[in-house]
Amino acid sequence: MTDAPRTIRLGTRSSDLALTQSSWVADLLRERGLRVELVPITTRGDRSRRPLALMGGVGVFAAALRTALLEGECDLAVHSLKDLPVAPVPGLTIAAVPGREDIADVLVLAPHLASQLRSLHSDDGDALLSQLPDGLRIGTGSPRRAAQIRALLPTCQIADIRGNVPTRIARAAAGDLDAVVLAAAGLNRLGDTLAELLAERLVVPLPILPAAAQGALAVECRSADAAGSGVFGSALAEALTAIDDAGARAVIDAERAVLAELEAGCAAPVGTHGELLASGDLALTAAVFALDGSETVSATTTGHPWDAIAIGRDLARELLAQGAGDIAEIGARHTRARSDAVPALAPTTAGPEAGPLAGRTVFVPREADDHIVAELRAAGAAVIAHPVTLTEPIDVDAAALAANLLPSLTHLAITSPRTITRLEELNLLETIRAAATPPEAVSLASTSGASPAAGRAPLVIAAVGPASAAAGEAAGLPVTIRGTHDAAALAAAMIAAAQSPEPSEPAEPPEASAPGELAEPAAAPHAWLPASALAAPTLADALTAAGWRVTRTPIYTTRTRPSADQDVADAWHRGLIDAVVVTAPSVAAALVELFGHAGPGTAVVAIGEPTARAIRAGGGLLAATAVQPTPAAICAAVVDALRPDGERTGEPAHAEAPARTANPETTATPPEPKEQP
Ligand SMILES: NCc1[nH]cc(CCC(=O)O)c1CC(=O)O
Repeated sequence: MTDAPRTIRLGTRSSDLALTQSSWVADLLRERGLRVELVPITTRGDRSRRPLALMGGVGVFAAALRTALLEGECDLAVHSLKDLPVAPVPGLTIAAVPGREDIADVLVLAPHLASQLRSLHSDDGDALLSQLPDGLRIGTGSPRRAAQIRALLPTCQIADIRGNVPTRIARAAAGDLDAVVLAAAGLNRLGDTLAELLAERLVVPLPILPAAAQGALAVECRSADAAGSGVFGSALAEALTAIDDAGARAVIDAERAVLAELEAGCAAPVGTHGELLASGDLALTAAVFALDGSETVSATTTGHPWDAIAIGRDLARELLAQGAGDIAEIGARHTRARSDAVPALAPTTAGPEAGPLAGRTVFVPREADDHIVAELRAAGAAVIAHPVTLTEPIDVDAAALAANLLPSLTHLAITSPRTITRLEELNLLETIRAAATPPEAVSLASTSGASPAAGRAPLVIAAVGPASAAAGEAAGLPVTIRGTHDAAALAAAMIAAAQSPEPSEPAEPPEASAPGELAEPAAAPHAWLPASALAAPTLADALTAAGWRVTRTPIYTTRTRPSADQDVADAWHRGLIDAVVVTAPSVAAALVELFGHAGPGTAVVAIGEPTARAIRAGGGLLAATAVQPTPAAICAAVVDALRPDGERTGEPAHAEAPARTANPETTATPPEPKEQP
């Protein structure tokens, strides 16, 4: 306690509202004895020359702050809770929800209308609204507000407006819009700074259902700090607990559970309003609106605040049972401006309009003419194809290999197409072809000093998967053992084939259920594994365990490219990428090296367990794993990973992750247990 306590860095964006909210929370914490400084978080998005429309809208800046927290650029972030996706972010905790502001939406009338209504000398909002002239032009970018206002003022026209609070207020002006809709909370928080803008205008409360968590702030930090086990010890955790309003949090948990269960994002036409009654009960109302204002499905319930999340979830189910899903697209929350950003990044993208990945941006760290890229595009995704690794040859003494190793070999395993190109470069293919060719087919086999077929069985060629097999066959090698991508299964097939009674006829793939009689005990088979220096030891270990001799020869390796493509880096940091396909363990490392960890808006999909393990070991979060490296299985894993239920919470922390069985070829990685925000 002799050292001065470490200063807590509260990361903030620089908009008026963000600064005001951040300063307010900083002051609350300072009152509890903490040293807090505001740290501006400049996202690449803020610095970008690209137009705002390309930046992905709501969620991008929350994602930037969350990335800054995860990367240790700051220790706290204050979000408008209504803008925060309901999915939890592993590693981060919403540690406090301080007292909630006004939850209402208001209409800010332009000066020309304001003077007209002021003359009515009424304080009654409903009465004022009933006096509004027909055909008003009202600005809002929120489908929830638009739908309810259309129902309330059927003759109005809605203009889609964006921008920060002062910008939007200024749009309510003669010659532009008659009124704009805003959250009372934003106006109240900005207070005096809006005095001039509001002086001539009139603020009228609207009788519409607010957004979940409207008027509330979320103070987010790394989970270790929330638990008191981070660098700040218990001081920060205790202060955050002290500024948390448990009642407000229960109400907001219920409201956000409605969104989670509806699989609705913050832009969906869904309103909710919860409150704690004098009885101590939590009352919750929620509704889903048709965008044109023609239909509403709504329901109300009460329960104990302890059951906040269940109350919200049950109410959402009630709405769904009443047909909420038929009047609005509540499950579609990623259809924001993201796809606009893609043509600039991937000019070759021409995916179909429809498909399970329509509107999604998927980053595949491969060349654009790759099979995986083609499959994802066929499913409607905009694909950013850009390799992050490069392979480098490793020099080996090919002549020595041909003379000393090849004659003793019984098997060669091809574990990637790259192995074949490398063997070609090393001028070893011809010798291998000769050794693999059955004696009767050999016309003259002793061209390179090796004596391939003299009294011996031909070299058996095994390939780990179809791409390796195809590469081997294209190079003229008779591939007789074909794996299904799985190194352990390939080892089993090689062992089974070697034990079969007719080892000299390897033209048929081994049949697992036909052990046959054992051949005469012969010298142990000797397999050569010329492969990547980074290849997993699975195949070698399995063969060695079966008593085989195994020679591993690294003939190439993979390393991270020296620099990242700036456009891809921008898209990554702005959260414009919905999913990234991690094709190999080396790619997992390269992505982190070049771009940092994926933000919360980017689902990380692994191909194969070794890659999945590499991602986890590197501290990354995994959304799904494609068990098979086939384009179809990878595409299915991406679809699975982007399914809204993979992101939603609304489940109590102890609940089992829902089993996802959409595709037998993929395994969804269960989300880590997290506190409900
Ligand atoms: N979507 C923007 C946004 N996010 C938070 C607020 C301020 C009000 C609040 O905290 O709910 C606003 C402005 C608005 O909706 O008018």
